[in-house]
Amino acid sequence: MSEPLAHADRVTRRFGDFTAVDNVTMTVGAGEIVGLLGANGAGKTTLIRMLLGLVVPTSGAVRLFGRPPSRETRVRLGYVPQGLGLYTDLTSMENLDFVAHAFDRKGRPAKSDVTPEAGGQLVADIGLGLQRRLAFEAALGHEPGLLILDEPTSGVDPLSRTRLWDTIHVQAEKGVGVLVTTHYMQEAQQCDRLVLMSHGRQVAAGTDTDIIGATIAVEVDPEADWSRAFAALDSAGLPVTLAGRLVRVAGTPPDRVAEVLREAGVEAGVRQVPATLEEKMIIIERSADTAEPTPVAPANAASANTASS
Ligand SMILES: Nc1ncnc2c1ncn2[C@@H]1O[C@H](COP(=O)(O)OP(=O)(O)OP(=O)(O)O)[C@@H](O)[C@H]1O
Repeated sequence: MSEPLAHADRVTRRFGDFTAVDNVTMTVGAGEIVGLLGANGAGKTTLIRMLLGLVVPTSGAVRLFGRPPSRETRVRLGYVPQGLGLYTDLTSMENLDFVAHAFDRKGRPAKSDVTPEAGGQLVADIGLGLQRRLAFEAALGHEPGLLILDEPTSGVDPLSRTRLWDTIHVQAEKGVGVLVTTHYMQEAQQCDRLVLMSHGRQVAAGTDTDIIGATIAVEVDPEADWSRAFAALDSAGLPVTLAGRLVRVAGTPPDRVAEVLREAGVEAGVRQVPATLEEKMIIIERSADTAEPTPVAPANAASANTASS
């Protein structure tokens, strides 16, 4: 395998007594889309900031394009932070010009989808969907080899989200490595590989299929009294979710679900189904909440490494 574009090798970052990232190893290779998942505060942004060289690891090492992060390696990066990094009191066009000059390019990107629509408008006056597209264009103008996107589609409508993901796929097909954080499972499933973080630790890695493995869920018959079923399973402390009227319980044997329903006087059939990625994440989060730190295999290991099955 060729040298990864980005490599975090057992990186830890502490802020005072608090460990924001704990012994995480991960890589991003050319042409692959790696998704970084985890609840708020899991340590995703801190890991990204270490990869970018903006935060120095307390221990461990980061390499970008095979070298420690530096001005030279950062020039080959495109970064869209959560806050987008745009100048809201400049117009869209001025933002692209500014970035083009910062990267020592003569002009702004040859092709912009945003400027024909909103080139002369202040960024503060355009919608979030357009702002995000503009931030993408600003990050891509210098044709980076590695794209780092921190929740790039947060708060945008489904159409803009699809467009942004089209751009991500086009870049990956051109050989650009992409590291992307997201809270949307549909987006996670578009990644080639996933790294799940919880409380600063890497708790699972692999494809979504690897991570889900043989984990099961139980579906409660939707014809049953779904609100009573949900309440009973929830108060029994089971990892229950509700989608429409469909009550599901992750990672719990059907017999246990049936027993809880019976004890609550709810008459309902149950059936075992494969778990979704979201359900697997719920299980992992619950076990990580109680687990002691455990060493985990690198994110590019052949098979998934999970805290729970
Ligand atoms: N400079 C800092 N000083 C102190 N604590 C920090 C600092 N930066 C981050 N943290 C803490 O580290 C933890 C991880 O934060 P981080 O932003 O990396 O999480 P995240 O997974 O990106 O969350 P989100 O999805 O909300 O962006 C949080 O508890 C945060 O408060």
